[in-house]
Amino acid sequence: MKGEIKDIRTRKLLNSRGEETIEVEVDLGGVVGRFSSPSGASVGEHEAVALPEGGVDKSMDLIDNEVKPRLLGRDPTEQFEIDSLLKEIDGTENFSRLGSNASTAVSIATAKAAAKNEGMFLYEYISVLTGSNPSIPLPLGNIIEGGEHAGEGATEIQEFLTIPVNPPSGQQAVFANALVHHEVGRILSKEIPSFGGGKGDELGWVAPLTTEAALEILQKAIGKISDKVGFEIKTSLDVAASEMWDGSVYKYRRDNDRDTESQIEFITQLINDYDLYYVEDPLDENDFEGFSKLTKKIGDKSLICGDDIFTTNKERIQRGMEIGAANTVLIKPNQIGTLKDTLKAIEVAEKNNCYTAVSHRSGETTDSAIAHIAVACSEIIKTGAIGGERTAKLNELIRIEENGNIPVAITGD
Ligand SMILES: C=C(OP(=O)(O)O)C(=O)O
Ligand SMILES: [Mg+2]
Repeated sequence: MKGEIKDIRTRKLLNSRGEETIEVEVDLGGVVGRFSSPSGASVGEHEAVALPEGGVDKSMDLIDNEVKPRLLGRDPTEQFEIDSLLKEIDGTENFSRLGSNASTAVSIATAKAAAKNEGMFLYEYISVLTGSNPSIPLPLGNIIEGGEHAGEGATEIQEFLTIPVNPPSGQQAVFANALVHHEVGRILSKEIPSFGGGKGDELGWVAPLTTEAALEILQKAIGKISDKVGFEIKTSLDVAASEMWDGSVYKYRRDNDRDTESQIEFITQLINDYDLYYVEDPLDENDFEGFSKLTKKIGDKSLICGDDIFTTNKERIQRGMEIGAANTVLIKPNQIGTLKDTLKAIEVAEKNNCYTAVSHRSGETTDSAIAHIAVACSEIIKTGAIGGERTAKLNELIRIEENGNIPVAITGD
């Protein structure tokens, strides 16, 4: 049935860190699509600007006065035209006037309204837009958390994650990560006298551990849980190295500083010693060459993923692909500001034989749209292991899997 945008409403609400964020509703006259945007803490230098000067109030004001008058009466299935119009209304290179959280919310709320109006699930609607085959992405779960997502006493590396390999289903993979989370909590309580059960922004455990000690604990936990669930689980990292880079060296509080060469050596060593499945942002966001050197050295032994280096930007991804800077690309819709540009970023990565991982932000909302984007066109979903705003996506993945009888995205190791 042909729809028409009849109203656009905005509101200010809380994200999981207790900060303000924006929610947008696109109303087709009773059929409503709604999206609320997340926010990052370790924000890439090249990301779109999430909030304009004046914050959420300013974004709401601009949507009411500039976006809404231009979108009323439009056919919501004109997703790409609407997304281009949002860019035109913003008028900047990086959504610094509207705020990419506002543009992303309008964009995804429009897609949700259109999908509903067509009687489709969002993942089905996006699959039609992209011509892709849905699959259930492997979940990357944050188990131990540090860096910018926790206090000074935490691990230096931002995220110690697990990912099930060859799980029989997405549902069993999601539960496996949660079991590892529980097991790591038990180990930390037993082995670290000062551990008080604290968690970081993404609900990974926060503990005063060296990188190696955190990995040892993860290894112990995945050994036990793999035996229990009957499939392999591997460890992974998000180094978020831009947060450590001071312009000449990577600064480690619990260890010596490392220059680029020794950082590459260090990461290679960790990959070999702990059989890491996936390493995100091992180097600074501007070091395309370092990324390329590491990716070539590692080959297809591990997934080397770029987050801050690419910022879901198709030009930066293309530049990286030309020199083999990564074999996996992280995708965060509000880094770029529209669904169209998010899907373009995925397209560039996939054309270059890279995997993509659709990701939450550290300050999340309970919206589950990223589960649909990941099912429509990605192989991995990175959205925590536990916690309400994280399980909103993981549980949606389970519902989608049940509805669609969809195969798991990555098989083999
Ligand atoms: C999810 C991440 O953190 P943030 O949302 O703080 O950028 C990340 O770095 O991958
Ligand atoms: Mg990251």
